[in-house]
Amino acid sequence: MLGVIADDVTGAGDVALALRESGLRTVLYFGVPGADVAPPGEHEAVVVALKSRMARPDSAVEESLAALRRLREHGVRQVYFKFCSTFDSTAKGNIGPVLDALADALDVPTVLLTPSSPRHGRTQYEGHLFVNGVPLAESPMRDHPLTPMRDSSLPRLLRAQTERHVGLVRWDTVRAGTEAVRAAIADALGRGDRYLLADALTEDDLRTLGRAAADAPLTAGAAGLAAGLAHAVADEAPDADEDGDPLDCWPAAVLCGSCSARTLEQLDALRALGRPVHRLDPVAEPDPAALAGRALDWYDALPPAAPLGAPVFHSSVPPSHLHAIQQALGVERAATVLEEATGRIAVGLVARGVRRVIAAGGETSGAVVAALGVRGGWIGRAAAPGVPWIRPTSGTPAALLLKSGNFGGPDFLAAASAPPPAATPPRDHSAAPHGRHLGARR
Ligand SMILES: Nc1ncnc2c1ncn2[C@@H]1O[C@H](COP(=O)(O)OP(=O)(O)OP(=O)(O)O)[C@@H](O)[C@H]1O
Ligand SMILES: O=C(O)[C@@H](O)C(=O)CO
Repeated sequence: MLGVIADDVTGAGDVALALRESGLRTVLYFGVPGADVAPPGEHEAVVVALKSRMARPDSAVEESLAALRRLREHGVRQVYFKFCSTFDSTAKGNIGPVLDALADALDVPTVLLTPSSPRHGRTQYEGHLFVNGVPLAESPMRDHPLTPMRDSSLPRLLRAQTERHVGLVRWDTVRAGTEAVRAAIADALGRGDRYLLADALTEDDLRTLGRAAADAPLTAGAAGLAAGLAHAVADEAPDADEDGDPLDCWPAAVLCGSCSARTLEQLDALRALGRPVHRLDPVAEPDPAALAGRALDWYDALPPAAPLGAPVFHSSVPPSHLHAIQQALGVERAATVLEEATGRIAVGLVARGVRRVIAAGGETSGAVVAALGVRGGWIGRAAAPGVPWIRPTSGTPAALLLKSGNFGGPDFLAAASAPPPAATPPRDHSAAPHGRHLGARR
């Protein structure tokens, strides 16, 4: 049994999908499940989604250790710590402190890790992280609202977060194969390196690393190495994706809190289609309840059953605008106001009949999941690489699509919230199956 501790909600969906696609039946929990929570069915992997990426380091450590205890009670013998493929963190953490705590709790001398995730365009070479071929510090991640990434050297980034020795497994070693990587791990142990950042440019490299770490009690990274590990330990072929899912016919709404370049492009595509779009402005209204109330009033005032498509709520703005808002309110307060408001909007929308909630941004998705009271879910089909539909096992009748800020092509949000191709708009409001402003109509 493989257990994953993921530091945010969209990352948890990403890694759960990677495990499922590699042949492991996978259950996802939001938050550490209580001892009374029975798994919903047979599975070989468990993912616990925390919201620890932006937490204070001591809380992130505490939450991660609580997840570890629960996973071990659950029969997990291998643990994977999932962090972001763009290494989202600050000099205080939380990747270093959580790794230190997990390695101590499991008594592991050396941990192999890499953020490489080629299917998302992330690669590690000579210890440097590249995003679609561009060094991390020159990618749009340099303007991230909470974790601006201004250095591309992974050893330097990690050394700032831990006192333990950090080493590298270079690409030529990875290309030389599993035995060469195992030998590199043994050498590192001799040198006292506690963390080994492994270069990886392709899925093949990640499978080599997965085989080399197949018996390791602790490994870490993004979804790429988790998939490499799953390939090494899975003994069944992956399940075929089930088709004919009725999801496309359900009323949808889009909630964006990510300010990533990709999410901004996806919002432009929604605007170009003439979708109804409402912007959340935390400076004009810093009270989250009132901000959400205004948004839901806007939704309620949309013309009934107008053929507008799924409504879009967002706070996503380009970097210069973002800085102005953060200066006015403070970084944390702006984020808290928006996350709380977005959670309240999600609850209001589901109460009004929305049955597909599509959220963009990890912190934003975490707020939506918490507000809806979702504790767990099954991983369904992929809407894009790394973005599965999630069918909650508690808390809400709505299906969830929780998108990492940078994931999906420019038309992803439009496609995910589109009505089915053959849909005929209902003539009047009473003809609609749920809600009034349906992304999908029968
Ligand atoms: N207009 C805004 N002003 C200030 N903060 C904002 C604004 N819009 C969003 N935010 C905050 O920025 C943060 C964005 O983080 P989030 O994790 O949701 O997106 P992301 O980092 O792009 O996605 P991911 O973590 O999946 O890569 C959230 O806390 C959100 O509330
Ligand atoms: O690894 C990634 O990039 C994503 O799964 C993620 O964690 C974004 O929040």
